[in-house]
Amino acid sequence: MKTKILNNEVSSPEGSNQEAGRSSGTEGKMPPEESLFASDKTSKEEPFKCELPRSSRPDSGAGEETLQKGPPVIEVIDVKKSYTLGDMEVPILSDINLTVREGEFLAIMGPSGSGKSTLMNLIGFLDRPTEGKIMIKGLDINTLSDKEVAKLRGLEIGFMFQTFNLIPRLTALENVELPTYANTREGVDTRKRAKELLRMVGLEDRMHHKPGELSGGQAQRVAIARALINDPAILLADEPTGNLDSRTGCEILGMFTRLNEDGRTIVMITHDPDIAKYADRIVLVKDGMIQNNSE
Ligand SMILES: Nc1ncnc2c1ncn2[C@@H]1O[C@H](COP(=O)(O)OP(=O)(O)OP(=O)(O)O)[C@@H](O)[C@H]1O
Repeated sequence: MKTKILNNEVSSPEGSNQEAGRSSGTEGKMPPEESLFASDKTSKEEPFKCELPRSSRPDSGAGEETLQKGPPVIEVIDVKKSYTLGDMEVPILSDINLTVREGEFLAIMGPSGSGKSTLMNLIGFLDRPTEGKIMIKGLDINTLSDKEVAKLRGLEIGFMFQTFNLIPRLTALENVELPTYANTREGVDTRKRAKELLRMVGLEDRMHHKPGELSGGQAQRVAIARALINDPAILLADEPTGNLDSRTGCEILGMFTRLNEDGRTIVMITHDPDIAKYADRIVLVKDGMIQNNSE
């Protein structure tokens, strides 16, 4: 995965830059608001609709013909997951097979309690399958030591959560740097990269603020910067727009599509079909099983 931080790698709408109080230092370097947020032109009476430009997505959720698929980066093979409650084994996921290819943007949808977060946690090594195996970039985590798994997770996987999961007593900058305390890439000036990432998400003048002093949209942008600090190949996002208003959710989605266009593999859980349609592929989880596996 290339390490690439450009002023215009992602952009945020003017409204949120004002919200963030972005200084004039970056003005003119971001692409114009209209290029990503044409729907901002809608009148106040009309409900907000997220409409990213056609160039951001090949074809609303149906662009597989035009998608240049790379090698598999995530392979979930015959996975089962159950929890033990007292004497009872409660099955949560069964017969899960899923391949996600390099550069793919996959949305996971499904009813509440169907097992979406459980699947995401397994892919991100936050939990272990009861049966089956998970491979990341061709490496079977069952064959790796705990230390190797932690390194693979720390360097290759960035996480985002619906509730942001920022540490309240740390500043935005410290939150972004946090994953590097455990794992970092050699030769990277992490402080510099954290500042660049915060500038990239339009928060350069909020870097010394604590999460309690940020809006939801700003907090989620800090979470994006934190997820990218080690330049991971894979971004996992569990309902990243779930706690945001639709306009701010659209802004975060715009960032995702730009990151995906730069080659990053994205797996995102969402309840919102309007958000999911920007993915290359939608996987539906129901009763712990994938309903529509097209890979
Ligand atoms: N640690 C656990 N112990 C026991 N059961 C669990 C545990 N974690 C999750 N579950 C159960 O697994 C099922 C799936 O949960 P999961 O969070 O994966 O669903 P989800 O599809 O992400 O739901 P939502 O859309 O509401 O977030 C639920 O019935 C939940 O109660």
